[in-house]
Amino acid sequence: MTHDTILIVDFGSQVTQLIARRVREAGVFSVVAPFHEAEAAFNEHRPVGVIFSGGPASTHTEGSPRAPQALIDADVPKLGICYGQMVMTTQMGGRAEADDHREFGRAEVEVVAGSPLLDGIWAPGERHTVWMSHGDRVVEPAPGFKVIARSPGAPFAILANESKRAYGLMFHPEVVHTPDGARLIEAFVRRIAGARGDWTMATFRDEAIASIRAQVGEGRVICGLSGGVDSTVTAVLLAEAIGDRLTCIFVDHGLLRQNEAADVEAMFAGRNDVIFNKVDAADLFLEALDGVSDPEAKRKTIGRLFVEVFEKEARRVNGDFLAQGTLYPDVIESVSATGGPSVTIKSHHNVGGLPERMGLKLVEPLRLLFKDEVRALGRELGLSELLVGRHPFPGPGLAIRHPGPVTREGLDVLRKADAIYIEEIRAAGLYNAIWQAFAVLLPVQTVGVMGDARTYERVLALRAVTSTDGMTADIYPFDINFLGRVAARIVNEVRGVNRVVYDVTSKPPGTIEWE
Ligand SMILES: Nc1ncnc2c1ncn2[C@@H]1O[C@H](COP(=O)(O)OP(=O)(O)OP(=O)(O)O)[C@@H](O)[C@H]1O
Ligand SMILES: O=c1[nH]c(=O)c2[nH+]cn([C@@H]3O[C@H](COP(=O)(O)O)[C@@H](O)[C@H]3O)c2[nH]1
Ligand SMILES: NC(=O)CC[C@H](N)C(=O)O
Ligand SMILES: [Mg+2]
Repeated sequence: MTHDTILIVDFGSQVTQLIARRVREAGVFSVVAPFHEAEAAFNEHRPVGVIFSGGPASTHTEGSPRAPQALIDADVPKLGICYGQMVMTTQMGGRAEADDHREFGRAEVEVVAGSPLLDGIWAPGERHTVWMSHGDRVVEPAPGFKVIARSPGAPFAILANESKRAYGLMFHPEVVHTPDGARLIEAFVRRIAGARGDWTMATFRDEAIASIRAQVGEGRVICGLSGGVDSTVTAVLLAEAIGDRLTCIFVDHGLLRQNEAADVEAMFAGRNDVIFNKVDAADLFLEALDGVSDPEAKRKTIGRLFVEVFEKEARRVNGDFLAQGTLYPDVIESVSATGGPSVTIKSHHNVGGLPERMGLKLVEPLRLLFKDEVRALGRELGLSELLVGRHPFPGPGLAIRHPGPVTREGLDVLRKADAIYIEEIRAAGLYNAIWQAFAVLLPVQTVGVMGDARTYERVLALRAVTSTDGMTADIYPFDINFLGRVAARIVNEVRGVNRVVYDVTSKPPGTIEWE
């Protein structure tokens, strides 16, 4: 099936894939290509519009990335975002520079002229909230461009050349913190570029199944199945595509939550479309993690052992592919998604944590999706709301919620405390309002008094966040009485903890997990 396509040229922004998902939300298919492969992608896909992403570089620095000149010259609608605006400006004859008026976070733009891009969204004279993240700015627009909006830090917050259907935005319309951003992107792809809205989750499902069949051929696939949303959706999709040539492997690495192994087993006992195998590998993982405290070292150890287990299972069933429920945020935080120049935040076990040499070929049908899109796909595949709504749980499990070297005793304490916390969240009817909630056992002891006796025990931190895609997150604003109740239960019922604290850090600057 051919779709009207939008090409997104990636200059290494952390949020490039958010542009892709906004385009998908507008019902339009998109392709992301790193800037150095953009010309080939342009020739292959014949897009009806091109979007240039932001990025960490500065156009005035020598050797900084440029768009292929053929794309700049092509008679196709263009939208440049932040670095993308500055690249377009520079390559079309204007100039951008570093400036003292840096803007990070919320800013206000004032619309000073009308434009087909803004019709029905923003009118001249209005002021609107946007999200900025720049240290450089356009100082001289390219010939033929006029100013549509300005902000205190960016006199050229929106530039337009209507006859060329070319637009440059200093702010980021793709993030949720620009409230009208999704509508601006929709206006660009549908109205300016004229793309048909023919992309839906149902078409994604059919195309994903077709591409799995094309990739795997007559081969056999091992699927790492955690019982989480991503791998369950992956497994069901694969089962539809290749039937009994799929074997699912659930690894009990000793870092799971209370009752998790039994629950996951029970969940799959009732399905006859997937072959389910559980591997007990707690000793293997816990011995390898003995004494390891560096977060990246933990992640890499766990990623390597997962693959060892998968390779062994693959030999058993004669498989040559490994399927994982890898999502876009796992990819972007580990390495740049498309070979572009973004930076590593942490090595997700299933991406940056993979060993360099691996005998199995990866099948990752969800690699470019965000969690809420995967949930929509799960519903499309008929999965229950209970499963689709589960909080994410990271592959490295409790190891990254236990700063310092993990110990079996520490894991037991953490399991008990976490179970109480989640039980209270469910009882209060808050589970679905929260993106993810969990406990973290700190390697810190503090003094307490219990039953008139002195205690010197561990501190437990509680975390709960709201988010839509895991890329940014806010703290969940619990009622203080709720937190007090949970803390009292944990200190009373879990031996080894005498103090409970609540983590009030958003992402950024924090991350959701502590390691
Ligand atoms: N215990 C496990 N056994 C087998 N595979 C696992 C396990 N934990 C994680 N994986 C693999 O790593 C991938 C990434 O883990 P991740 O936690 O991001 O996804 P998930 O567990 O499927 O979903 P969720 O994010 O909702 O927890 C999984 O999709 C799965 O392929
Ligand atoms: O499968 C996974 N393997 C990992 O190595 C990993 N690290 C973080 N996460 C989950 O990703 C989301 C974003 O987490 P951070 O803000 O901590 O990066 C949150 O939902 C985290 O739980 C992981 N999931
Ligand atoms: N978000 C961006 O694209 C940033 C562009 C450029 N690196 C700057 O700091 O101005
Ligand atoms: Mg998981």
